[in-house]
Amino acid sequence: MAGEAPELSAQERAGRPFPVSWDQFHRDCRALTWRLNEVGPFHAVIAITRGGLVPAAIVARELGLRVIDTVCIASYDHDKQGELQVLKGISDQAMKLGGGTGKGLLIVDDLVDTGKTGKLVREMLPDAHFATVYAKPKGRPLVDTFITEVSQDTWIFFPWDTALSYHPPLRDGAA
Ligand SMILES: O=P(O)(O)OC[C@H]1O[C@H](OP(=O)(O)OP(=O)(O)O)[C@H](O)[C@@H]1O
Ligand code: HPA
Ligand SMILES: [Mg+2]
Repeated sequence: MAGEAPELSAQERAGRPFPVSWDQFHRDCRALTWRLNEVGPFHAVIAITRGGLVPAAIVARELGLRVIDTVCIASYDHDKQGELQVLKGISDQAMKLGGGTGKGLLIVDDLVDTGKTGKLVREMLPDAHFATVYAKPKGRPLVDTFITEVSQDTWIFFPWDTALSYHPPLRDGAA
């Protein structure tokens, strides 16, 4: 409609870019594991796909955990958040390991932003421990352990979503 401001995507609202390299991500996951090692032991890891798969693999390797389950949730279409859809729930076997409430289970995701995804998984496993590598202020209260907080107006670019490319020198007008 004329005069109406165009709807901004989450990435456009979060104008500040925060690119993360594979090296940095691996280091941050290891730092997360150091903290989690003080809290465990855990029976199993529950990765929130897809972003939680990479940190879950690193954390599981460091903590010696071999049981890894997934909860598959879709919400962002690239950078626009829509309705949350649970495409696959937690397996009966993992549920049993957590005594039905998630006690002794470790939920892992790459980040919390608005907290909507984390809130949904917490409702499924209220007694589980929820860990993310990065946290924005809105989602932070939902997380038990995280490594780096970034501002709400920051957009984190993960290494699996990006590629190295040419960047013009500053004096040629690069931002
Ligand atoms: O706190 P929220 O505002 O809910 O956002 C955080 C979630 O958004 C991203 O996942 P996304 O839905 O983009 O799916 P993906 O992990 O498959 O990339 C991210 O991996 C978190 O799971
Ligand atoms: O900052 C972010 N980066 C990547 N994916 C995301 N999904 C929600 N917030 C983000
Ligand atoms: Mg995700």
